[in-house]
Amino acid sequence: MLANALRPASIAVAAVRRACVLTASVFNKLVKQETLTKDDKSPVTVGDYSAQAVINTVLGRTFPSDPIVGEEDATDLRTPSGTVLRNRIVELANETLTAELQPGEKEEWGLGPNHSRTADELLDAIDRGNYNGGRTGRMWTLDPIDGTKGFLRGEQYAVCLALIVDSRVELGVMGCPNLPVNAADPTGARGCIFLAVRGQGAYQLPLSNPLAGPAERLAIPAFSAETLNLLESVEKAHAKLSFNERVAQLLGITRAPTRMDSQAKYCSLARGDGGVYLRMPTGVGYKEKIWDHAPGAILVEEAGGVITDSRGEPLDFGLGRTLGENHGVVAAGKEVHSKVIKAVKRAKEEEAKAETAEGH
Ligand SMILES: Nc1ncnc2c1ncn2[C@@H]1O[C@H](COP(=O)(O)O)[C@@H](O)[C@H]1OP(=O)(O)O
Ligand SMILES: [Mg+2]
Ligand SMILES: [Mg+2]
Ligand SMILES: [Mg+2]
Repeated sequence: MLANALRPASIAVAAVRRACVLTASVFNKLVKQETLTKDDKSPVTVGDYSAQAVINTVLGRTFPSDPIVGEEDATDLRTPSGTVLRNRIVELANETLTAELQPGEKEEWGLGPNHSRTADELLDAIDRGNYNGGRTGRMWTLDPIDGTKGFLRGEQYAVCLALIVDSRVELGVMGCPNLPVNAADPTGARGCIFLAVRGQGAYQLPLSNPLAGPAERLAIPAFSAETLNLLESVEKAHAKLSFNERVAQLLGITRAPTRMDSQAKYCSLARGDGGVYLRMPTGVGYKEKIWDHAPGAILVEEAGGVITDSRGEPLDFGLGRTLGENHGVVAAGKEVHSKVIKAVKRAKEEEAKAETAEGH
């Protein structure tokens, strides 16, 4: 199996799998005091913090000189009012790190019954995610729970990790505990890991046993106007869904969009559950973060697709923690992608015309 042959891939898959076990168990026990609201008003749960603690601990052990651009930081957990949350995170992270080794996992990665950490070590691990990113060098980027709102609703979310070298994504791993293994059987088994390695393909692995189980290679299928549909956000504040509707019309799409939280949308695109990922800025000045797109971007590319901003320009992972000025994101199979870019251009022109007519 590819993940086994490549050390960074196998370590990333193992770390993401453990974080998925943790988040899935947190969901079943989550109580209200275990959620905080961040300055940007988004929620963060014990799940987000402990998943970041687990993954950063593994990366700190296996790649001690690699910096990490992670979404969360431990500032709030170091205050007296953070004590209850902190204790819970330490307990959960240790439970996860010390669980028995699975086939393919190695004790030298800092996993297994002998590898309990202190509270300080775990808070420091969370804060290893404070790196600011940049144009050159090797770095990881982590979203310990992408789609926290979906997570809290019991719907889709993803544990997302990518390795970036000189601004190029080289490896992406996404764990989707609630995603059906087969979209055609939505009530069937759930839980998948997606892995992409630059030049080596995109794969779906079983969440229960990703390093030793079967790997299915993914390729975006061809679509016609009749079979095409959009993959878009559930949260209206995250993307301009009215714009998507017009783009769908221009493309002659008749199927309803699939609304789904998190980068699980990229996973769905890579395996052909939907044909277009379309995310347009809402106009409030929000900048997209690199951890929200890096793993998805390489998965789409390795499945044969194209990912750009809404103008057709490549996404730039070398600008720091964000993708810079927000021009949205468009991802699709090659042929569909160029059609979408044209439709987006036309919808933007219409919008500009309407605004001029209204005297804006
Ligand atoms: N105002 C916003 N605009 C766009 N994306 C946002 C905004 N606030 C949070 N996000 C992030 O959007 C992503 C989910 O988007 P969606 O599920 O709609 O595709 C998440 O990464 C979420 O962060 P988080 O990781 O904290 O959940
Ligand atoms: Mg968040
Ligand atoms: Mg996110
Ligand atoms: Mg997140």
